[in-house]
Order: sequence, then C-alpha cells, then structure tokens
Amino acid sequence: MTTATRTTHAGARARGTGGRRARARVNVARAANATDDGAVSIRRRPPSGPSKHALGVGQFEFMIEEVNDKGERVTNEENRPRNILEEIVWYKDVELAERKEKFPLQLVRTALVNAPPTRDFVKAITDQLEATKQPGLIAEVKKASPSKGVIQPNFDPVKIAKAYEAGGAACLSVLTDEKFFQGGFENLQLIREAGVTCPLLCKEFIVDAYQIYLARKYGADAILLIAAVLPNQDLKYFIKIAHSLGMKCLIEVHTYGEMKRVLDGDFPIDLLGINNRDLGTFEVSLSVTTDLMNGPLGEEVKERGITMVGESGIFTIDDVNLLQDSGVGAVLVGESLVKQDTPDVGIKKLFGRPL
Ligand SMILES: O=C(O)c1ccccc1NCC(=O)[C@H](O)[C@H](O)COP(=O)(O)O
Repeated sequence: MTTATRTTHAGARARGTGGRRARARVNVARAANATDDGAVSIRRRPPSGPSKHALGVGQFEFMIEEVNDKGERVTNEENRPRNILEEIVWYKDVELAERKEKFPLQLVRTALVNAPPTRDFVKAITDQLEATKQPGLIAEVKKASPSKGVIQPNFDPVKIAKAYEAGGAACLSVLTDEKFFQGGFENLQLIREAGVTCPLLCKEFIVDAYQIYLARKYGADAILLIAAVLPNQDLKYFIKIAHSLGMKCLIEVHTYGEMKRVLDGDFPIDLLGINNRDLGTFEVSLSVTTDLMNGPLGEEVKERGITMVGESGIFTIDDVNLLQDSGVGAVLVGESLVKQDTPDVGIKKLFGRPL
C-alpha cells in the first residue's frame, strides 16, 4: 500500500464516522453497479485447446499458439490468461494432475484415518477478540507473491510460525501454492510437527475437493475458498467436505456483488474475509473493506453475527484501527510481518502492545 493511500485512511479516521458513512454510501453505490453481479470473475479453464487431462507443465502457454485449417501456426489470444488469478487457477490443473498421480485421493483419505483432531480456527479468533478487544490476528507464512516477488529471502517457515505464535497470533495462514508463492503443503506439516499450537489455515487456490483432503492430511484446521473462483454451488459442496473433516472455511470476497452472492448462499459461513487486494490487478486499498462494511452488507453481517476478516495491505496500527472501526473481528497480515527479521516484535508494533 502506498503512503498516500494510508494518509487518506488516517484522515478518514480523524474525520469520524459521519464522513466515512457518506463516503461509503457513494462507494457502495459505485461497487454495486450493473456489471458487479458477483458472478465468478475468472474463466476456470482456457476456452479451447487440449482437455485438462492432456495438460503438461506450463502447457497452456503453448495453447496460445494453434495450428489453423491451412496448417499455419496462429495465436489464439483467448487462451491467454487475462490476469494472474486466472493464470494461477489454470495452472492448478497441471499441478493437480501431477499430485493425484503421485498421491491418489484414496491414499490421502486412508492417511486421514489416524489424523489428529483439528483445532477450532474460529474460536481462536473470537477468543482473542474478546480478550484483547482488538481484531484477532491471522499471521501469514508467506515467502513470495506474484505482486512483490520474494518478500522474505531467509524464509524458514517453522521459525516464522514460532515467532508469530510467540508474538501472540491467534491463528496462522500458510501459503501452499508452489509456483506463484514458493509455498508448499509440506510447510503446514513442518509447522504442526514443530509443536506450534495455533490453528492453521491452508492458503490455497482451491478448485477441487482433492485439495481439501490434502489440506487436512498436512495438518490444516481451516481452508480458504475464493468467491472470485468458485460459484455458490462449489462453495456449498466444499464447505460440506471441509466440515465433514473437522475444518472451518474462510470464504473470501472482494466486491459488493461477490459478498452479496455469498451472503445469499444456502450454506453456513464460518468466517467471511474481504480481500483488500484485487487479485487480478494487484491494486490494494483498505477502503475495499471499509466501504463494504459501512454499507448495507456490513449491516447484514453485523446483524447475523458473522465474524469478518480484513485481508491484505495492513501495515500500521492505524490500518488495524480503521478496519476494527468498520467492524472486522480479525485481520490477515502477510507482507508487513513476514518481511521483518523479528516478526514477533512486528506484531507488537502492529497492535501497539503485546498480544
Ligand atoms: O499477494 C499477492 O500478490 C497475491 C496475488 C494474487 C493472488 C493472491 C495474492 N495474495 C494472497 C493474499 O490475499 C495475501 O497473501 C494475504 O491477504 C496477505 O496480504 P499481505 O498482508 O498484503 O501480504
């Protein structure tokens, strides 16, 4: 987040609730425009080309080139991912094909028979909120990202997780995507086996039920489900599977339409996250959370008692306060903590005191 954007937020806080509400009304009206129907905003697969079963590593790159009726090589721009989220999701088919071959679902499920019980991810957050009167902290174990490249070159997932726990984080979020975030499912297991007791979120781009079983196998207590990727039908099915395995779900939205669609869905909501980062353009603004929370859908989640999570771009205590004022019960923080040599000290600074 830029300093300019942060200054604007601090200013909004100083102006008080009335100013924020008026600004929010304008922004909610803008967000709820005719094109924001909340539909899944990415294409799940390239529109043409070989079936997903025939995909090899990076093969969708080559699908941009096709051979036409005359035998000429032509480019098909439709098969180029429109943004990073689409690219990540398309690549999941490649990854999943490889993983399933090495570790078929039946074996993953068999391995779950003796899995230790999960920890309550939601309760850890609400307990912290009650005890500290500040949002519960979900601290993210994140080495790199598509928007920032490598964030922590001396990345040691266990060391970082232990520092987060010592610093008082309620829960941890562990990025498992390998290609774009340099994470891994193995990091969940390493952190669990090292004796970290905070509940763990598997921060993955879930498109297939197989990934939910894998998350549980590697020690996750909760999974992320992204509304920009998954229609309500998939959300409902994936939540059912996660709950049957004892895990909670963090459903993530970014727009008014997505939030409305999720709230209208026919499924239970454990946690609802508002990502301040547009996963297509990388643009980050805390006003994504404050605008939604200060509008009609914010009223609805408050009435329904849904615990809200403000995600991404959180760097200062002003940012935490701003999100808390808008009604979130938790914050999910990656970059600003993970890039520090002493993330536990970073937590103290971010919350203005030890947690
Ligand atoms: O972080 C990215 O660049 C990114 C790009 C595309 C899809 C997802 C991305 N990040 C996932 C997240 O939402 C964040 O890791 C998480 O909310 C923490 O954000 P931050 O505190 O800004 O590191």
